[in-house]
Amino acid sequence: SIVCRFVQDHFDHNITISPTPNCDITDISVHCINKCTVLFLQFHSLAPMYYRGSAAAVIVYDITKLDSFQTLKKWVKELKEHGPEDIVVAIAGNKNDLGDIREVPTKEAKEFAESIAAIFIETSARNAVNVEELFQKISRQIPPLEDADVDSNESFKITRQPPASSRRCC
Ligand SMILES: Nc1nc2c(ncn2[C@@H]2O[C@H](COP(=O)(O)OP(=O)(O)OP(=O)(O)O)[C@@H](O)[C@H]2O)c(=O)[nH]1
Repeated sequence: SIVCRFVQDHFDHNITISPTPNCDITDISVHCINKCTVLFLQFHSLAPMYYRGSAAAVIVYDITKLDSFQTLKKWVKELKEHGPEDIVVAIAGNKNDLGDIREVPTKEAKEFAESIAAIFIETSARNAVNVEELFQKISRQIPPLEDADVDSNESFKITRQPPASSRRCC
């Protein structure tokens, strides 16, 4: 939902009925932010072959589900052990429009993010809160691709071909 909000400025309320997001997120061009291009790949189970070479990873939890925050910690451990050393990690506490049924305190999540030097932000894909900001924060920490074909702040395709075994994603 966060990717759909960012890329298409769209939120699908019926996504629970059809768990596959209503947009193609595996091959997409997105806006250039601070001379960075972002290619989104979404994973429910990660294999190192996919995130090796990634510039950034966004790990999302649901602020209304403590379980999801515990799962997030497992992803962080996995990335720290098997991910690129310099990967930018961003932790997004999504559904902050549901603050009345919150289970994960902001302070706890923020402190955890600080402890692993990760970006932290609470978002709402539904209400379009902090989604743009999430990716802007990430883009500020990723060095621009030197050989990217950047003419302006228009959308464009990634021109650099990464090695076969690596991809850039977040
Ligand atoms: N209230 C609210 N609901 C959201 C928000 N973002 C996503 N949802 C809903 O939460 C459910 C899961 O959203 P997804 O984007 O599919 O997230 P996911 O992590 O792929 O979900 P899973 O399929 O459960 O793993 C859907 O019913 C969405 O409509 C949000 O910001 N606020």
